[in-house]
Amino acid sequence: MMTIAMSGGTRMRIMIIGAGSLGLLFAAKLSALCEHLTVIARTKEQADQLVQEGIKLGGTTEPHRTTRGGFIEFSHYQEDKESVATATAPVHPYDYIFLMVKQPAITKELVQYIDSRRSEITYLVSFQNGIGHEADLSENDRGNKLLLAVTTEGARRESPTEVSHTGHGVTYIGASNCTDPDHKKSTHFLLVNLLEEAGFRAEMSKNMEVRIWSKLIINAVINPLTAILHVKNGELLESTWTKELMFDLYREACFLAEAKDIKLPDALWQTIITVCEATSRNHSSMLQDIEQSRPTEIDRINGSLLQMADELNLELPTHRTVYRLVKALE
Ligand SMILES: NC(=O)C1=CN([C@@H]2O[C@H](COP(=O)(O)OP(=O)(O)OC[C@H]3O[C@@H](n4cnc5c(N)ncnc54)[C@H](OP(=O)(O)O)[C@@H]3O)[C@@H](O)[C@H]2O)C=CC1
Ligand SMILES: CC(C)(CO)C(=O)C(=O)O
Repeated sequence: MMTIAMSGGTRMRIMIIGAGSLGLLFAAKLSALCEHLTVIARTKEQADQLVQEGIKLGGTTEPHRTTRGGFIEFSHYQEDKESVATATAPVHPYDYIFLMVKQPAITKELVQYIDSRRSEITYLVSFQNGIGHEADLSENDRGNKLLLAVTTEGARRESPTEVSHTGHGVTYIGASNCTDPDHKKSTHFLLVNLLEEAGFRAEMSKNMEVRIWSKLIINAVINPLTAILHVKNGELLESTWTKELMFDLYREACFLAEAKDIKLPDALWQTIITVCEATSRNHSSMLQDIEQSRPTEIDRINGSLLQMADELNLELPTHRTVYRLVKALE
């Protein structure tokens, strides 16, 4: 039987793991609309600061600071194997857990932690760019409760408590496994409504493979070039040299997709240009990582494409070059 993933009335209980760019943006926008919203930062210091100051949201969105119009709680991740092992499922279960950390942060310990915070009604929604993480997350996924989200929103964390909304996009959500019967019955329309009420464009998608591949290619084209050249997304369009590099990356990725029988949308190249325009002031997440000396997601973006190409004995020379350059920068 289909269970409507709601714990009370039309208000939802949501946990956001990761108080970075995307986590703070979604938390700031959802805080007044949820019955309960828990934000998990990596450190106690950041969680304490968020308790004191709330989240300050700026950028292309009407500026505001979170209030307790809804109920927002800040906590932090504890990599304490004992407490994870003994943790009991929350008395008031979460309807959704949004996983908003970078790919390299999805460790075995974090997966265990997530598991200890879920109940049988809780859906895990994974927002990562790239591919590969869904395999780690679905290992413990009892009952097809893993959803994948693909978003073209742009966000940048300015300080532990401040975030800028740097570009409006669309968020597609769909089951990682299309045998999920709930998904077919559109269980998640309330989630989509909630996101829309919060000011995001959101849609359920029955074809996440194409969405994921499309976003993978968008990121494989935009992210390494912005990181290598230290430019904002929009600046890539200002030079024919960068546009040619973008097109080479795009063409090679399409060649691989075709070899794998993935039917990409005809307008994907135009979409890449549109994303650059819509997020023109954005520092891509890979550029932000390089600027802050953090590991990037290159392994799960261009690295994944190269791995698949190797398996098929295909060459993706431009991807190989940008992969090496980003690794060198890391
Ligand atoms: N930013 C953007 O515009 C977009 C991002 N994405 C994707 O969304 C995902 C998140 O990106 P983004 O928000 O930019 O990344 P950020 O690096 O800004 O944020 C990730 C956050 O996760 C935190 N974190 C790491 N490990 C843990 C943990 N164990 N428990 C709790 N929190 C943890 C980090 O903490 P700390 O800072 O303390 O290390 C950081 O605050 C990525 O996969 C990215 O590709 C997709 C579309 C757009
Ligand atoms: C869409 C884009 C390129 C927005 O910056 C992004 O997903 C990212 O930065 O990782």
